[in-house]
Amino acid sequence: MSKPKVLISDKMDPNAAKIFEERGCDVDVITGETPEELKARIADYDGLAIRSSTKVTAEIIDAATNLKVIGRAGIGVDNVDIPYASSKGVVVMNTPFGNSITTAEHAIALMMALARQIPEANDQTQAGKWPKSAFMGVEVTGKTLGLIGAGNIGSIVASRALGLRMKVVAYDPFLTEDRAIELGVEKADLDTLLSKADFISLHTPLTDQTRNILSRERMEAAKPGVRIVNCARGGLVDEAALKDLLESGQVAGAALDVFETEPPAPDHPLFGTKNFICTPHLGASTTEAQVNVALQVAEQMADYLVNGGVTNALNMPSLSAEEAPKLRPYMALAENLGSLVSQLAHGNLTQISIEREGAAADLQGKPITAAVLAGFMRRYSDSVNMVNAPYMAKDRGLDVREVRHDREGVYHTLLRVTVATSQGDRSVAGTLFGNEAPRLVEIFGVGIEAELAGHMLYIVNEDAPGFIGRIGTLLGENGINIGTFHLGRREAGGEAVLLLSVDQPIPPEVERKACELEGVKVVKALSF
Ligand SMILES: NC(=O)C1=CN([C@@H]2O[C@H](COP(=O)(O)OP(=O)(O)OC[C@H]3O[C@@H](n4cnc5c(N)ncnc54)[C@H](O)[C@@H]3O)[C@@H](O)[C@H]2O)C=CC1
Ligand SMILES: O=C(O)CCC(=O)C(=O)O
Repeated sequence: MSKPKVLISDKMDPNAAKIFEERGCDVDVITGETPEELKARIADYDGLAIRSSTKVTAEIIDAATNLKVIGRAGIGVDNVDIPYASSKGVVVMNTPFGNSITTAEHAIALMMALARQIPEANDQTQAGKWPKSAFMGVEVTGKTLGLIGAGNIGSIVASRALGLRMKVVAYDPFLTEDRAIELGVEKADLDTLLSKADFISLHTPLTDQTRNILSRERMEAAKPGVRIVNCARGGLVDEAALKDLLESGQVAGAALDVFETEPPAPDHPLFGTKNFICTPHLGASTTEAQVNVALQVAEQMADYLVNGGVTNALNMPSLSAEEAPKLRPYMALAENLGSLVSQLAHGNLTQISIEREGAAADLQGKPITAAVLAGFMRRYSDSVNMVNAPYMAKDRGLDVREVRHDREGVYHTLLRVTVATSQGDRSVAGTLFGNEAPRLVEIFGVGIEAELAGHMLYIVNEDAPGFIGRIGTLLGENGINIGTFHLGRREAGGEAVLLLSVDQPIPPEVERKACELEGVKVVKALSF
């Protein structure tokens, strides 16, 4: 098997390339390309490792015909079209913790720089002046820091600010009272925060809810003389309003590490505004953080490409490298059961239920469900896989139910997939032999043991002597070789099920002739 190929398209610590190679991937480092150049190259790669410069648009993803994973060495993934990547079955991963401390430290550094006007004082001192009286700062001790967003980075900022003897008020709709107590912060609504904070630091992603969270009105309603730090994302603060409010003195200082458009135009209105300082998106730029995120992203991506392990994916359930080999035979079984039920059941299928019993009940359900859906949705699309199947199922309005049974039945482990049809529920079930070989054990209430693979023929007929000879003759006359032969029946003389594996696809003509054989009720050519 050829090695997976990875492209590193943004400047990244060299450890990333080393890790990819050590973990069995071929890697190219080609940075600074235009979108057109990247588009022309990307079809060669299974993995794309990026920071924030590469914009992974729908157009790039369309050109990336082999792409399986996009890895962001960092936190924010607003430079990746995740819904589109998901629809194309591409996993998107980030490294949610590798640069948090560094970014929190940058926020604190900017807060201190604002409090003591360090950049401006430095400029003037180095220009040969000694303007001691021009730079009267403020202490942070005893002041209130208002955090908008108290996730990974916000929490670290809180701990550092408490160390500086500040009071911390946090606004975050997902912050619980217990967590606020644990962090030592006061949980508040946004209006309260605005009324109390001497400094405000933003630590949310940019979403429809957070865009312009510091709007003109909110900054006007803030405590007069507030100082604002944004090390999260451009677009959280209204930049035009910020300029006006810095000029009026309502905002006593502002420090931006991030801008609505990056890089900002050289004549950005905030440049040169009194008490405004900025850095060029340096929040994550320390040696330590860059080594962390580069190592992490390379490890995560290589793990996925080589072993199927999934860590920190934004569009797929996590799967550790230890779990992946254990789950792999289940996923094969799950995908085949999903495919079987969708090939056999008729009509508009709007509900599917996936039951896990015995050993399977102790496993993670999400990857198994995703694999069932991938098999099931193949009736609608060839490009479906475990990543996009749940999204496609949702788009089609499929009602997906997961059931976990504590009981253990005849089999030590069992997966059952049931679809609701206009004739009632139709269900298929399978197990693993020796914990690794997937086997079908039941079709629509009839016990039958078979491996689901390649081309197969499913027949329901009356259980009567002579039928096996007739079907064997028909296939033989049409040059179709039978590989394996599996029989099951409800009761002697009742309905029997025959499942054959054959060495070539069954032509529609042969399927039709099989239908005409005496005693036959259903014939369906299958493929896996
Ligand atoms: N400047 C830089 O170089 C860097 C910037 N960042 C950015 O920092 C931001 C925060 O990162 P993390 O703390 O790791 O993310 P996180 O996901 O751990 O925390 C974000 C917090 O924002 C909260 N939140 C979401 N919507 C909110 C709303 N409407 N109002 C208030 N709070 C809301 C969430 O509940 C969550 O607790 C991200 O946008 C990330 O991209 C991260 C690293 C480096
Ligand atoms: O990679 C970088 O320098 C930017 C980091 C960042 O913004 C993030 O991780 O969200």
